[in-house]
Amino acid sequence: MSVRTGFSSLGDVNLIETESLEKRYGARVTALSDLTVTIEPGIVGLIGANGAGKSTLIKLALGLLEPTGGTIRVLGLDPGSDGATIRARVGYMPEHDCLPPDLSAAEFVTHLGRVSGLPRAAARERASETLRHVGLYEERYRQIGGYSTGMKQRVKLAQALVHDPELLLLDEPTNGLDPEGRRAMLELVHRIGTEFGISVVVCSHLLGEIERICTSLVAIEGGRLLRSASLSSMTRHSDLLMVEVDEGDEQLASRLTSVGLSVRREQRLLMVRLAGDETFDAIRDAVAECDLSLHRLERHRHQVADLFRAEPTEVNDVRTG
Ligand SMILES: Nc1ncnc2c1ncn2[C@@H]1O[C@H](COP(=O)(O)OP(=O)(O)OP(=O)(O)O)[C@@H](O)[C@H]1O
Repeated sequence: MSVRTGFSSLGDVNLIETESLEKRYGARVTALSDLTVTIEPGIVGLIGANGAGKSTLIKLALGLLEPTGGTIRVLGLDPGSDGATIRARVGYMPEHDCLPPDLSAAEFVTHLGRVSGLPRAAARERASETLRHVGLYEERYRQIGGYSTGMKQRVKLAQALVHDPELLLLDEPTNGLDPEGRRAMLELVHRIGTEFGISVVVCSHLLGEIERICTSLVAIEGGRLLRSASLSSMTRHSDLLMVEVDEGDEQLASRLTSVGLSVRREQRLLMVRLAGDETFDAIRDAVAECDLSLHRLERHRHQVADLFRAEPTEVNDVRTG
């Protein structure tokens, strides 16, 4: 596997770009609707509940399905006319099992290397190499039928990697795994992205699980784009200050409200809208005037999960009780 630095091998080319993309199945099911999104190189989490349209988007990207409206480009190419080129440059790990139980992992991955156009010896060599990367080197001559779910997921990942792709499309790679298996699989995906500089689009319905390994997230809901942003922009400071006092938080909230600040209570915390540096002074003054002891006064950071809620929580309502 060639080692690349960062995610630079693609230059300025976007991984996936869609414009008003639509996919209907028959007259009744609209899996994707008016989806416009640009996915840049990196480790990208494609988040959405079951049925949100993630697998459909991946299959459109691979040219396995055709859009019923709009456009999609993958690595700058059109899957409709350049599907074969895209599939040569992209590795795909499908959601469901598709593994022949009677073959060994080495035979299976070598075979797919051959299908991708590698000569026999090179395919064998690359199969061993990728199986080593996914942690199956010792077990590679055993029949896949006897593998655990976690091992089968790793074979699926190895076959996606065998032709040294620039982009990996992983559809729910943690499916069927226990918590430890999920953690190990995500760590492996992260390592492939960072050590080999391969861009990854990884589908999941579990935001909490995937956000740790991603550089950006794209959320879809009911076939429409909910949100798309880099992790760093999502976790930046919000315009709220978190204030915690030992006791007397009600008294403090009233005081802050009376001097014109917007205050909301969240359990033991007062969330105060930051209007400028003077907000810090106003809080310190109010704490001193109420003769309270201040435990915490700091900028609130967005939690990724908060930003994926359809409606961000507004703090205009002043509730002190
Ligand atoms: N071949 C098909 N024929 C008809 N409807 C389909 C077909 N494939 C998917 N759908 C429907 O399209 C919608 C989106 O499905 P899709 O598989 O893309 O979602 P997903 O986000 O990948 O969910 P999951 O993780 O459950 O696969 C769902 O309502 C699904 O039932």
